[in-house]
Amino acid sequence: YKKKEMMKVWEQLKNDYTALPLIGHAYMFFGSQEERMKTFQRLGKESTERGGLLALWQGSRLYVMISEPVMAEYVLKTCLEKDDILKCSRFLVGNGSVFAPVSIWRPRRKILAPTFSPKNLTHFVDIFSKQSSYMVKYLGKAAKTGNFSIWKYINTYSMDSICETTLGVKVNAQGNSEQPFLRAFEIICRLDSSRFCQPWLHNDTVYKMMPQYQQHKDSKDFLCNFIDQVIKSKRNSLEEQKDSTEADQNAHRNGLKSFLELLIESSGGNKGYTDLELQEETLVLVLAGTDTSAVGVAFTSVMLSRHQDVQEKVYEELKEVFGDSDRPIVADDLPKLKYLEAVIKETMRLYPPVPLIVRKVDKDVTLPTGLTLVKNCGIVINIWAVHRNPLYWGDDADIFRPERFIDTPIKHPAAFMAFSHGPRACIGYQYATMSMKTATANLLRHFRLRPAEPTDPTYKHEKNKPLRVKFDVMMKDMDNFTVQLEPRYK
Ligand code: HEM
Repeated sequence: YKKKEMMKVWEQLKNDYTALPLIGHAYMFFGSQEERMKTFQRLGKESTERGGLLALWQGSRLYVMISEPVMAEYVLKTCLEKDDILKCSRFLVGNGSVFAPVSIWRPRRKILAPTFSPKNLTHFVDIFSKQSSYMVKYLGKAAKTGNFSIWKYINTYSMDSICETTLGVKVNAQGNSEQPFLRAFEIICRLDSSRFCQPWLHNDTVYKMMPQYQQHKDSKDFLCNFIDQVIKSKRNSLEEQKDSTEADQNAHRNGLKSFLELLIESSGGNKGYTDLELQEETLVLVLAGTDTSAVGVAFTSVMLSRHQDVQEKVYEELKEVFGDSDRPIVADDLPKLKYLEAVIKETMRLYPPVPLIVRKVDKDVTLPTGLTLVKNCGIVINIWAVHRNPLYWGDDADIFRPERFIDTPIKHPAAFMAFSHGPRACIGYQYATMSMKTATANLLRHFRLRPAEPTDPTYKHEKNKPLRVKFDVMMKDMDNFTVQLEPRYK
């Protein structure tokens, strides 16, 4: 890296934090997951106070943290390369879109984009609806039992929906917590999350010498073999159906196609993606889509349990759309649930499932402020801080108020960026919104969420008290999304 050039940037942004020899400021991120998140929150706030930029050294590389939407938008449109710090994730997903270098990502994004068409997504709502009704059934057992963590129920709903829409396979994670696909996925998420936060494990050669490597490899092999078998069987059945007309096929399956089938088609059929490319792309969807959406619904549940008035307003909206009927949710219902959507957005504003985005400057870039970030600088977009920037969200930026998404136009298109911004933003944002709305609507039609009873008798409930959160690649609740449930008798 051109340290001399980076030093010039540092001179313009420098702060009082001591940079240690060799590691720079990396020591600030040591410690527990909760401490790490607190550090990101504190630095984000400081960056906002300094006009939106803060610089820190990680070894010999300079990272610039951004918490201001105008600059964040500019950077997310011009710097598309993912940072080297994320390279270790390629160990699992190879060249799958999410972490791939730009030269590989660009053509893959073109192939992936049409699979997320409104028509395809509309078909998926039936799957979200059915899977969330299983979630409601399993949650029935937790109702009236006092404090419990809602995470497992929501996360397995999310996994079942993602697997069915991506691979066309019912893994039934909700019915079986020992389901091998779920277990392998959980092991990988846990190991990757701890690897990500320990820079000395980023090097593949070093990681391969560590005891946890074998467990990671076994789980990765399991997931890849599972997906590989699904791909092979899908290719065979497509071959068998070759002679039937498209109309026949659509009539048989009601037009529903999994992402896997759609990717085979959009990449050019038999002459398109190889099995490895299909495996990488579908694995990316499972990884990028499961925990993110689950965290979104789980934080929404906790916020609704604390804000009974907001929950009642959502319930009123649900009654307007569904009346007293128990009918399944269909795609046409979702656009009518506007207040629910505002609640989910407001939750993700305060508790974005992905609190940070990391990119790399691949050629010198001059920010709207006139500051030039030189090639090889790292960039951290602090979504947490962007979402709480008072210049864009007002003095009540830290307060949960869903109405702000209804009664006031957003001040800048990148002021809300839970799904990122620019050409490399989340391709699954509409999918995620539909899935989260369906799951939350189904949950609230059947249950009233109540806040968890404090285990410490001296603790006082305050609805606006910030939740304790941790950085676990995604942001999660320290109390594991604990709530209480009461059935809503009709
Ligand atoms: C609440 C749910 C979700 C959140 C908060 C979320 C957030 C994000 C963010 C912040 C990024 C961009 C990172 C960057 O700019 O560097 C991203 C990328 C991505 N997301 Fe999501 N996501 C969610 C759900 C989903 C779902 C359900 C899917 C798929 C079904 C998905 C698929 C992807 C993919 C493929 C990318 C990579 C895009 C690219 O590099 O072209 N996401 N997501």
